[in-house]
Amino acid sequence: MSSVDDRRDVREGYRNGGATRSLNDSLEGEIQAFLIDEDQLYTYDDLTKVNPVTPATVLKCLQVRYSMKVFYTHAGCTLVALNPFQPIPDLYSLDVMKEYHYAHQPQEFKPHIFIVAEEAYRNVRGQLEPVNQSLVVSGESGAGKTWTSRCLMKYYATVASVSVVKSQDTVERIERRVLDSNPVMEAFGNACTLRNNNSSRFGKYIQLQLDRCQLLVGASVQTYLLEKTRVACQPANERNFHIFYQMMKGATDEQRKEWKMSHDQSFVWLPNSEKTIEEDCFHETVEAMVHLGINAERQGEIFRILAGILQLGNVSFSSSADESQPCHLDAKSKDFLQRAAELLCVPAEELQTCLIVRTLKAGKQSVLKPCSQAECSVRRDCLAKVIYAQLFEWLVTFINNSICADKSTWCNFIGVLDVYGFECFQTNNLEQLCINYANEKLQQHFVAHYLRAQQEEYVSEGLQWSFVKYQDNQSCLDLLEGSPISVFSLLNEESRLNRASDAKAFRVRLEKELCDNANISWDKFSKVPHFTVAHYAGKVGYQIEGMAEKNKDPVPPELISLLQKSYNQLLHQIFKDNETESQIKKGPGKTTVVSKFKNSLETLMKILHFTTPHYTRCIKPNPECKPLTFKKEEVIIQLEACGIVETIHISAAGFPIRIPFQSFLQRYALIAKHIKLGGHSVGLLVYSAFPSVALLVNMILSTLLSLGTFLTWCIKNKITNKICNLSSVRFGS
Ligand SMILES: Nc1ncnc2c1ncn2[C@@H]1O[C@H](COP(=O)(O)OP(=O)(O)OP(=O)(O)O)[C@@H](O)[C@H]1O
Repeated sequence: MSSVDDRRDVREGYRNGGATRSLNDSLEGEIQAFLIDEDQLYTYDDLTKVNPVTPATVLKCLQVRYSMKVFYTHAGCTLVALNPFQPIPDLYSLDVMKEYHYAHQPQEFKPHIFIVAEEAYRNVRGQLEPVNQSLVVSGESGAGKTWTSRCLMKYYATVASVSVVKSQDTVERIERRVLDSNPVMEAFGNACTLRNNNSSRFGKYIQLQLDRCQLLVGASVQTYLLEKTRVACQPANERNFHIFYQMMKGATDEQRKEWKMSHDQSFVWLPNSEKTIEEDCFHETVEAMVHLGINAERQGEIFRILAGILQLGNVSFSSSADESQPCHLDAKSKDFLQRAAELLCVPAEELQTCLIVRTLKAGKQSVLKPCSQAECSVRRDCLAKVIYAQLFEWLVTFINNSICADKSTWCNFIGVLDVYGFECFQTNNLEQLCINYANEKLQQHFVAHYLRAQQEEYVSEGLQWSFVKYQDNQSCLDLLEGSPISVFSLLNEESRLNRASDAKAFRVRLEKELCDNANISWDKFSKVPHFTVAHYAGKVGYQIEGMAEKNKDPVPPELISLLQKSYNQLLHQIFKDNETESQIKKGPGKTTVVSKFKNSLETLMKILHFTTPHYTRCIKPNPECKPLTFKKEEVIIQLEACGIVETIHISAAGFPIRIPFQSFLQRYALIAKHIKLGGHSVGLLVYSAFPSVALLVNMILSTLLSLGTFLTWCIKNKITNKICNLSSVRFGS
């Protein structure tokens, strides 16, 4: 197994100047034998057939397929999806969906995301444990996760449609609503970033609920860690959430007037609004909102809140000459503040006081303390962030109420997980730490479920197996979330202290407590306090300054009290008895960002653990999002990061189709004698006791199952009494 450092060096080698040459050099030797007939490479539908399996041969195979416009390739248990960055006619049409759905053996068709979808669907139909399914879609930003998730949802909305059995009305209500949740959530949760014009700034797990007849009867959405800081602070050359631009560009004159958004008005929190993208489609969002049941009155309240946030962003503060006096607002800022107050339906004077004066509680007494200029800006941003985050949460709850089926009507689900990819920027802080932690957890699930568990099972069942080495990320997870001492536990401690965090002192503490873990390091000469984590996908340096404060995520109680007084019904409702208030009552720092995020991820991992997973790795072929452009330096980094070569090795050597022993017996017991269910002594002994019967049974089995490979497996393994000890039965290649 290569060490984390080795892998990083390889990646850096690929990325830096002389990289292409060294990559090409290493490619030359390894793939010579394989590339006898380069024209044939695109025919490799499954990378397990590539020989030899090396990063270079796998890369070459994908490159050739991509150049032939073949975007999907199996890699054993995983589907690799290369982003074409341009619409491919008919690749996802209704006819193609039907083809895969009605196929006798969809696996024999060209690799496609619909194979994954159909396999999961048939698993539910077959009721093999675990019946519930999870489709895990991963990849870096812009790789195509959201696109893939949408395809999967459309597939189920089509093939598992109730339309054949129920009225057209019901179809409108269920499938339409499930699909309409996408544009609404994307409008509020996606933004144009440097890496992707439609980047999801939150993670989501959508459960598609199926009834006894495997018809789609509803769905529910769980979201993770919305990047709310974007509302008040947009990275250079990036934009705010789509919805603001949609309003600016799509509003009618009447709406503009109501929202105080004249054509010539510019907003500080709406950078790069001259850039027009496909997602700037206000009417589509509104239409989807209507389908979801958000009536015109509610929409009005939502858009006024958003317009109020924009006005708030234009308010600036100038410090007072006398520190004991609050900051000033110039005439323009006063005007913006007045408009913000009107749109948020709160008293303007009170809004101003909340932003420039802090209320300190000393026992039963309250002391008013003027805020510094910087503190005023922080309070303004905090107000915008808390409003937007709560509004988003309300929206998700509303969508869930609108699309979720009654528990009595559904019995199984297919979950689609689309979480943000691994992130490594020039400056990384708490957001990236959480995102990368989530990716580590998912990678661990993959490693534990597939790479490790499968191999251990082969060994425990006495099958001939030579262990394939893989990169286990457990030590990195121990570093981040382990007990009793980890980055998270120390960060939480720091955040709970009743004082401002000292970044330098915190760095020293981290170094002292965590120096034994090889996954963390420090650049001694760096002037900015930071720590570097060696993630499975590469090293990331995290800036410590501001991390503890972000982790506390404090919301001044005065701001919440103000919003509770709003006569905008929606704003009043979402702050009436929400978690934010209870958090404030408990005291700041009690529920930190990382502990909340860790808990929600643990719940997700439990769900994944009890479902049958299917993995799709989306690959971004070039960083510029150019159509049909394959940059091997970029692709190989992504292939290595997700351990695709190890996956192929294990898949190629292992048994790809696995049925739990109990399910196998339940289904096929009738064709074997002397079955004693529940125990290990089972009638499959018939194979060894009566060879001629065994042959007959094998023939029936192979016909019934349409798995010609079964027989081969039986012969290969010379079925003996040992089969009785197997906890599962496999049909190998
Ligand atoms: N299969 C596909 N066919 C055509 N275009 C695609 C396909 N997959 C992705 N794209 C294009 O790539 C863009 C980026 O894809 P997508 O938004 O799904 O990435 P992502 O992995 O979800 O990124 P992020 O993590 O930033 O949300 C899409 O907007 C679309 O233009």
